[in-house]
Amino acid sequence: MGRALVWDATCVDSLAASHLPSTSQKAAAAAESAQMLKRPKMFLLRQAVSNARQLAPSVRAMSSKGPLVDLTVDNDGVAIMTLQRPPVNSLNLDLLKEISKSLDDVAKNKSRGMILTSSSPTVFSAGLDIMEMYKPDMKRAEEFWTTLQDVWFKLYGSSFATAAAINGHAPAGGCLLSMSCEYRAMVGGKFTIGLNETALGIVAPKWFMDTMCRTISMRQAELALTTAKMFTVDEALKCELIDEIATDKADAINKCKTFLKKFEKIPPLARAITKLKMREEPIKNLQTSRQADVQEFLSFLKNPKVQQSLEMYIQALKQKAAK
Ligand SMILES: CCCCCCCC/C=C\CC(=O)SCCNC(=O)CCNC(=O)[C@H](O)C(C)(C)COP(=O)(O)OP(=O)(O)OC[C@H]1O[C@@H](n2cnc3c(N)ncnc32)[C@H](O)[C@@H]1OP(=O)(O)O
Repeated sequence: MGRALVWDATCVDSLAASHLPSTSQKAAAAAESAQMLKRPKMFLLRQAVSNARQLAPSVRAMSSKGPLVDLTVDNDGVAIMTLQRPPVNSLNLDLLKEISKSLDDVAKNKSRGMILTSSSPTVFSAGLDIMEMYKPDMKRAEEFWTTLQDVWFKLYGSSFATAAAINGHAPAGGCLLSMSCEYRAMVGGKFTIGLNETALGIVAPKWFMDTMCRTISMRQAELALTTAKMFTVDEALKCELIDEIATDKADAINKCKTFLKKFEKIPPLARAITKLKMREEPIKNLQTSRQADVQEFLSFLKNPKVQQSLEMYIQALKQKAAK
């Protein structure tokens, strides 16, 4: 390999009016002054090259497979976050912590956008892990709820664009995760999606409700929340709970990518500020009531009637699974 003989050259007009006062006093003064002027530019150039080198390993590090969440960046610069907690991606404390950390990684690495999906062929996420709420250790329950709030703040209020490729059932907390994204493509079939909390004898928190009211109409949301409606894929499309029906997971991911491509020509800062302003109200509401929300969750868990409902629900799930 050869080396460039001339890699940077500057020709100075030593007779230029701006240089005359110094060149008349000292030989090569014009060249010296031009060199001084170039130093900051070269420094910035070197910084940019070094920054680019530093970014490359961290982008690679994102590809490393975490046990419960897999985060990879594809060739288009889109981050794909895959939930992989068998059998049904129920959101326990560990999974929530990993989602939270992965959302930080996506934000840091300035990806073009993020697609949330699942490694299960039939379940996007079964929602909150009921075992975190049934006869819980209160200290853990507090951390569990705080982490869920964190995940919602980071996902609903992300400055990067988000889309959900819903490749299976998405009840309760699973529905919340997908509604917190900006776009939803759901695989057609026998899958269902919705906030079914009342069926379990529990009440979805206000911020779950707010998220739904900002996805489908207020009227549809009230009906759905009070009746614990689980929407079929066709019903979900009709009321705009999802944006598109996909043939399979790959198609759902492609549809999400097409959505993210819409932002290619939109200046990212303008897009992000617009999104955050649109979502400001529910975010501020939870920020101001965050502690009260945690306390409400904890006292709800201490209610014997709630524990009884959860026990019956767990039994019903186990019986269904055993069939
Ligand atoms: C601040 C104010 C107060 C706040 C109040 C609290 C508000 C709580 C808010 C949100 C609540 C939730 O998110 S609760 C969770 C609701 N989720 C559900 O109701 C879904 C239940 N699951 C299903 O319907 C089905 O499992 C499925 C459709 C998602 C998948 O069906 P499939 O046939 O594929 O799988 P199985 O049913 O056989 O299940 C396999 C296995 O997983 C266990 N399971 C299922 N869901 C959960 C869950 N959510 N948590 C824990 N475990 C779950 C199921 O029991 C089976 O276990 P076994 O194999 O051991 O029998």
